[in-house]
Amino acid sequence: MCGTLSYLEREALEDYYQRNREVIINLAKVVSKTLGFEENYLEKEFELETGADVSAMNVYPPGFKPNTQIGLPAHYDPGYFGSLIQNVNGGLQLNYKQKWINLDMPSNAFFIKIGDHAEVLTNGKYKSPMHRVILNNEVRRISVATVHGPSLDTFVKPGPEFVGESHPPAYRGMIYKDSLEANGYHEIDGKSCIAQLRL
Ligand SMILES: O=C(O)CCC(=O)C(=O)O
Ligand SMILES: [Fe+2]
Repeated sequence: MCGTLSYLEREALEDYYQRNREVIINLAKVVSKTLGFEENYLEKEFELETGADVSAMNVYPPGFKPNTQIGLPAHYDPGYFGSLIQNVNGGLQLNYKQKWINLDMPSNAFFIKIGDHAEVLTNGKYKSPMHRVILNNEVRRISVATVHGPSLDTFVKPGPEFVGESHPPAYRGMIYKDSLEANGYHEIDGKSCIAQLRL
């Protein structure tokens, strides 16, 4: 959507992105520890000091036939984490064991999921979920979705700690920027980053 933002809207968004990033970096520390590493593991692996975050504001019209109309086709997101806020509950679906599951999230909540490049680094231990949006609301839905990415120059490959005789590398390594480029900087074309990186 193209449009101009008022001063207050710009301030609110700036504030949101600043706090969003704090939460994401703190989560990266917690996840590093959960994986059994020191807390800066993900920050170092993904060179997050110069991490490349990209945000999209999505506006979906009301749905006329609930659960049937697609607002955003099935895709995976690049990056290590993805975060999302929305003004109205309903619409985002995650694919789990070949079934679409509705994300039930109040409009004041903040949703974070795993991205393709965390799947690559952990050699598939963590999975980037396929997701889509259906038009499921009587009112217009607005979401702010942010892809939190490594530095554009970071070479992301399965970490040696996740590779072994019983776990051969399941993904090939690629510079983050190249993996975005290989995908035409577009995640929604059925040929997501992750499909191209799988061996
Ligand atoms: O609007 C949503 O709930 C999700 C948007 C999304 O998946 C994306 O922008 O990549
Ligand atoms: Fe997405």
